[in-house]
Amino acid sequence: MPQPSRRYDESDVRVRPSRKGSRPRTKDRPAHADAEIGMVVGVDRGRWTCLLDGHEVTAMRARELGRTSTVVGDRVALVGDTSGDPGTLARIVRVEPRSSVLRRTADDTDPYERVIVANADQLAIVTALADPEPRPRMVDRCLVAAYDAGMEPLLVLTKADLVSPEGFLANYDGLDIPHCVVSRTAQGTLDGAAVELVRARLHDQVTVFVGHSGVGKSTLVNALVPGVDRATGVVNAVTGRGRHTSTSAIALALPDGGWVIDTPGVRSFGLAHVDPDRIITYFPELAGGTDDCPRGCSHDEPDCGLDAWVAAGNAGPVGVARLASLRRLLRSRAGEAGDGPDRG
Ligand SMILES: Nc1nc2c(ncn2[C@@H]2O[C@H](COP(=O)(O)OP(=O)(O)OP(=O)(O)O)[C@@H](O)[C@H]2O)c(=O)[nH]1
Ligand SMILES: [Zn+2]
Repeated sequence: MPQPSRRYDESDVRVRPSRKGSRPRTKDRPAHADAEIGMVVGVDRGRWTCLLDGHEVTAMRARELGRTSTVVGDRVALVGDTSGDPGTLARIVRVEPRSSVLRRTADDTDPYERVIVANADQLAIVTALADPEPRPRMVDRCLVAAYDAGMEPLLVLTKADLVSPEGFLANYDGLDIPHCVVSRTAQGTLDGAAVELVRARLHDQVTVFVGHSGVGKSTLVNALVPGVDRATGVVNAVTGRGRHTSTSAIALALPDGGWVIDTPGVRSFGLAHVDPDRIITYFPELAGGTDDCPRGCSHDEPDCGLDAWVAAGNAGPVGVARLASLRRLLRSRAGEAGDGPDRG
């Protein structure tokens, strides 16, 4: 028997449109009517792990995909050996249309944007209430990234056993951002009732988890997904940073339906790809206050109408802080120093 992996190597598939326009051999026709649709659950060194009818298939990208990225969460058309048997390799010949696209840039002025996850519904922004200190500006960046991706945000506040969540939540008073609170018990395990509340939020959803090192993201993911063992780090007392234990995004199935997508490599959200005019629409409590702005207002200039709008209390008790947050994002987006993704 020929080696399956050899049989389906990329070099065997040359879809070269000839000048005369003759059709490629039937088995190589780009339509791939016989392809099966799987979901990308992991990416590692040029190999895509896809879930197909309940089994995992390792695949490579066909050359005809060109520059289209293929990321975790993508639905992809697979051809070739899709048995998933050891040593076999299928080919991804098409990426299906995406319902959402979570992107980031390395920083706010980086022209090169990267798609991190496709087809996710929800962005769980994991923030510790202490150790390390919460960073409201960073959370605001993640909120903008979520809205811009077409995803719902979910604030997950961890380590409530160290500090109660009220102080942090006051930053978002009246904004109606869904949140849950996680804490550790005296026994050293996460509070079971709290974990169940998080689980209820994830049911039948595709949820991307982001968070800075040491916030307890891996600890929580381990509690949510039985049998998984995401490496947990210990916070370094000097730097406040945890160990960087793993790097690529991975989709983990929840037992009752839905997916957790862990993104160990993602520590920040550069927003260079977000149109500055759109950023204000993600601050809905401010977006209504631009009627008195001069035409083409940057919302970061002396005549901006938002100051009066906020001063009149129209944006609620957190208006002043939210306007400051918006302006820091706009400045950072414009390339001015002060609030880069890693400083926010
Ligand atoms: N007090 C307290 N500690 C927690 C809680 N959750 C996690 N921790 C601890 O916080 C530290 C960091 O947890 P991790 O789960 O490794 O954090 P992480 O966000 O995955 O960080 P990386 O592994 O660096 O990506 C570990 O020592 C955990 O035991 C919590 O709710 N309360
Ligand atoms: Zn303005």
